[in-house]
Amino acid sequence: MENLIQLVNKIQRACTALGDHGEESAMPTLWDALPSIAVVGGQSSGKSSVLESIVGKDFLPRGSGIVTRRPLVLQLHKIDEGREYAEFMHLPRKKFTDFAAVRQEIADETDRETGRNKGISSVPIHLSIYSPHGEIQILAEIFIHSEDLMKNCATRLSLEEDDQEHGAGCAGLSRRWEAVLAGLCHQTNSSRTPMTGVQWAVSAQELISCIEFVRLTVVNLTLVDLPGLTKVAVEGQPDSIVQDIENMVRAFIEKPNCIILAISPANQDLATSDAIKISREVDPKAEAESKNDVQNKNPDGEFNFVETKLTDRDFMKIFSRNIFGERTFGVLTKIDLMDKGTDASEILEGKAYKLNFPWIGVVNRSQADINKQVDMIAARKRENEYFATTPEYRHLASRMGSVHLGKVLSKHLETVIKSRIPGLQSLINKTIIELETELNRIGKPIAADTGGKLYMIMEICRTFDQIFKDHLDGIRPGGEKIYQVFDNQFPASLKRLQFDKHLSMDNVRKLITEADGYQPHLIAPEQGYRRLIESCLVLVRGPAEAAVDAVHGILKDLIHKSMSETMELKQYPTLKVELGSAAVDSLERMREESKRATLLLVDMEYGYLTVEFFRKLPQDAEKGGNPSHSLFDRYNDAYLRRIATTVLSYVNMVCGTLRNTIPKSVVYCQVREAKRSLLDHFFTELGKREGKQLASLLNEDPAIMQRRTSLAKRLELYRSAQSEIEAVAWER
Ligand SMILES: Nc1nc2c(ncn2[C@@H]2O[C@H](COP(=O)(O)OP(=O)(O)OP(=O)(O)O)[C@@H](O)[C@H]2O)c(=O)[nH]1
Repeated sequence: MENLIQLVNKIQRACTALGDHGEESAMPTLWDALPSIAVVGGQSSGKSSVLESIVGKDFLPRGSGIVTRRPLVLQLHKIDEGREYAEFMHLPRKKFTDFAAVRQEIADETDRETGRNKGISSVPIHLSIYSPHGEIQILAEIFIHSEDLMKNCATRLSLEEDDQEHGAGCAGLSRRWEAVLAGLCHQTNSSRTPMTGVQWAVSAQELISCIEFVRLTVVNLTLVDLPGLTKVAVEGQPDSIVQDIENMVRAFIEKPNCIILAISPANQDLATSDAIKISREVDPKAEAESKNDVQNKNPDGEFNFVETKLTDRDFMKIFSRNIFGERTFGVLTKIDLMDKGTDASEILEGKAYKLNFPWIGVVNRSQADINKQVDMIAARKRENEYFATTPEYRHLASRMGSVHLGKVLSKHLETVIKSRIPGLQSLINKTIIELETELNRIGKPIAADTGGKLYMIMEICRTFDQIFKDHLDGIRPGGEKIYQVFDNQFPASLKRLQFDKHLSMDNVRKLITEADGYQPHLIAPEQGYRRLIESCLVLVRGPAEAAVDAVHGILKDLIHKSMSETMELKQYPTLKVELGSAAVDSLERMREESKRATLLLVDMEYGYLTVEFFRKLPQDAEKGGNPSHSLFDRYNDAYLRRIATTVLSYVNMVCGTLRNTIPKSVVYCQVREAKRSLLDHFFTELGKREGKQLASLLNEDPAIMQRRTSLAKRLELYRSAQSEIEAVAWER
């Protein structure tokens, strides 16, 4: 179990270091899932004193009025070697070995955030105390402070020597104490000769309780000291401060994993205890056996007090009748300051103001003690004596005091942690998956050296290039649009050319006449035919160019698509822009080349005609034509229509060929080339760049860089928590 508590503390510490406190994170945090102990109560009720007693250290600012004005999250950590020191999260790397300086820094840091006018802030101060061999050091102090205790041993021993049973018990305790002492002398190189046997027996009981205390002080709890609840603002404070403090305290203690230490001073009426009232509101349920008493009951049986803010009167009515608090521990301070003739025995015995867990009374150091610098060990001793010797509390002594409080808290913490393990494990597993997914989404970190950077850029480019090819090859959608250009768009635009209209009688006549020049043709209008064919085929240039442009447009779209699908590019906006424009430049070059080649195909068609076609044409004579027609007759409509029909049929034949060859040219010059060498030019340019220029390509958004680092750290924390919790849970 010790392992488990240590583990929880370790994780909490790591959470602190990572700033994983929950408030700003979108994800559920480990911090929220881990138990911590918050100290709540009215102003000057003794919260900080109780916390110091549990911790066994004297380091908190103290005094009258509002002293704690920011939450203090305190984590204790045992280290293997070195000197005891404290560290604040806001001052990393600064080690405080003087605890008076720690106290001063808490006060200063509070002022820094809130100003000196007694304002408050909900921004916590995180303090870690690192303590090597804490047990040994404190044992050494106990050893010195116990001199007078030892002196009483003989007297007390002689009284109890006759008691056989007690004697045996004392002998057992004595052996334990001796073992501890032997270890202590060894560890502290003390020359003191350990006392032996029965000499220690009687004092051992009390010393063992000190050891328990020591043991508790090294149980590394996470403790939160909160500003004291108040009813009125003092001079210089805004009126809202009363509500602000309450809201802040509530935000901490309403978390189901928070164990509440509700501090009430015994020298004030418990009916007005702020601590009990607020704890009651956030932790209304009682343990199973008393739940029925609590649920849906109210003083008059009319409302559900779980959801309603109570008046003081109602609250006390309920409080006096019902037990509450699954996670609230009532602590009564200042018992030593109660008016003469009054005592807290009724409450401490559980007869009045009963809580689910019994009240624990403590006697902390008074202001005068603090001023006199009475140390914690002496204070502890005096507290023990107080309960052991005050007639009203003597019978309760074993259940009172800071040592007992620490013990109860530790035990409760154990139970809470045990019950939380399955929930913790599933939270950790779920968060690991979320973190991994998020990290994958934002991509790898940038390499430090030039080679690494170049490699990284090339890798990203290759990924992009592959995605682009996938689109063309049908692995991803989009490439099929190119075929639609060849199959629909291009043929349709050829059709729209309407050669028949171009070959109207007038136009044919005009072109033939022009081609004949001053000397009309004798047998066949050879030049006229050529002119007519050329005038038709020139029109094909338009659709051919349009096909080239259409495919260019599709390829450009695919580049944009591929860029947005290349996750790695999201990380590097500069690279994305440069890569995109390099790819588009390449496409542009390919378009020019494709246009040249495609138009060449068209031009070649009218540059040299297919002779075969004309040779195969039936001659007029063979067809029964009349070769004796006059020259004038040769320009009549029938003659021209025949020429137009022949030209149309030739042009259609050529268009049929171009319908096949133009797509070949476009694919060859643009699609195939884009697949083959889209980024060749960019790569060549890249090779010439210096380290700085490459780095500028990878100038990642700083917010992403920071997010990756923090996600990676959190992932590391969760992974180590996962394996450690598994190991500890397995041991249970
Ligand atoms: N005699 C005596 N004095 C106590 C006891 N507990 C606390 N005090 C004194 O009461 C004063 C206030 O104690 P703190 O521990 O600072 O109280 P707090 O609730 O933390 O105060 P704020 O943070 O300002 O709300 C100090 O002077 C303590 O010495 C006690 O049990 N007995």
